[in-house]
Amino acid sequence: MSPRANPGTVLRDTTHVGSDGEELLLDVRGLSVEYDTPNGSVRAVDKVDLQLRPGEFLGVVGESGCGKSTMLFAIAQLLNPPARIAEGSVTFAGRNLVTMTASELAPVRWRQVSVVMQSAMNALNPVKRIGAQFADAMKAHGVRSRTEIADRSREVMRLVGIDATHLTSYPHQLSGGMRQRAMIAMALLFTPELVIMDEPTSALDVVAQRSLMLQIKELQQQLGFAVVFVTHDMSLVSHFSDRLMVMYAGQAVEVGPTREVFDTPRHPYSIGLLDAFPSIRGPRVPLTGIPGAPPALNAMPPGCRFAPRCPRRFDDCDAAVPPLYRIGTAPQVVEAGAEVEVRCLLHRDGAREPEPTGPVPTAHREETL
Ligand SMILES: Nc1ncnc2c1ncn2[C@@H]1O[C@H](COP(=O)(O)OP(=O)(O)OP(=O)(O)O)[C@@H](O)[C@H]1O
Repeated sequence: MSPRANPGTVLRDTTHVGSDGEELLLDVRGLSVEYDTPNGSVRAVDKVDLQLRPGEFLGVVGESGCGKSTMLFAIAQLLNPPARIAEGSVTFAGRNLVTMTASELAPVRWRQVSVVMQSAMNALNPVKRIGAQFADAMKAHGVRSRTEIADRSREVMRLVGIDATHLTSYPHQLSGGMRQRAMIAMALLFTPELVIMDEPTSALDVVAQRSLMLQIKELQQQLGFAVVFVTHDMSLVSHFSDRLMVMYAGQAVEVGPTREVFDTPRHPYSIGLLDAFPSIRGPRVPLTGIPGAPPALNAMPPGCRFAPRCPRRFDDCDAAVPPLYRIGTAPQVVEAGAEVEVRCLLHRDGAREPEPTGPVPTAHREETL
């Protein structure tokens, strides 16, 4: 069976063309998500733009509470009250998912867009065997043939490196790493074009984490799906993602090719995040971090949201939220997706780069992140 020809799949053209003529699988524009609370609504995701090309791997990084999961759930149309999309569009394969009805979304979910959650223990049904859960998913999407269900179940287990005998296991009978792999196998039942992953490796030890990341990357290259991968650990995605989006307080603060963001981080928050995690290669250096915490959703600073923690803050930073500045080579000579955008006044045209007003704060990772 060819990788893309899975049960009931109709091969289709699932891309659309973005405003600058490039082929896009996912085109998120001005996406904002609010939570309704007894004291009014608070905005957890604020006007995020995100473009994904077919087969591309986008890492989304940021501290806990920056809105990464909320954004993923909004993209997958899985938000429940009190969360709601306040504005924006999520165009997947040329159709705006935000305005689609539940019955229109049903065939898109799983077949074209699937989600792998943070903890398989929560996402899998603990009292059902793995194989039965796979069968339920396929039946819900119209696959009736028992042979087809059995064949495909074995096939996806093989893809993620688990012996098919474990289709008869209950989730608790598998190790943490195997459970996450089973979740990924389930997400691949229909070979979707887009797999959305919310910290799928966070509950694993570093060895299992790396092995699972290698597996995800291999599957992505083999099957050709695009990935949006959320993590708070910037170094984890460094070797696997094509592009990185750094999120802070509900906003994208830096977006660019992974290597570029790693080698030349521009936003002081990106620099702080990078300094907060040990490098696998390179000399041993003391870990620094970012003192303080992200702002509360109901008490956002009026200007740059990172300003209160920023070692390079200057007066203008408090005036207004900076836009995302596109920087680097002139746009006309930059290939699609290769430009860097950064939401920091240090990078506005002709900006002076004032020296830090005080010593650059350093703190131990555990204390600050
Ligand atoms: N039900 C809710 N009501 C109000 N605010 C909420 C609710 N759920 C989440 N939030 C807030 O939304 C913000 C974004 O949370 P979200 O879980 O998306 O962040 P995250 O970056 O994914 O964090 P983590 O890495 O810990 O999952 C946080 O400030 C959180 O407190």
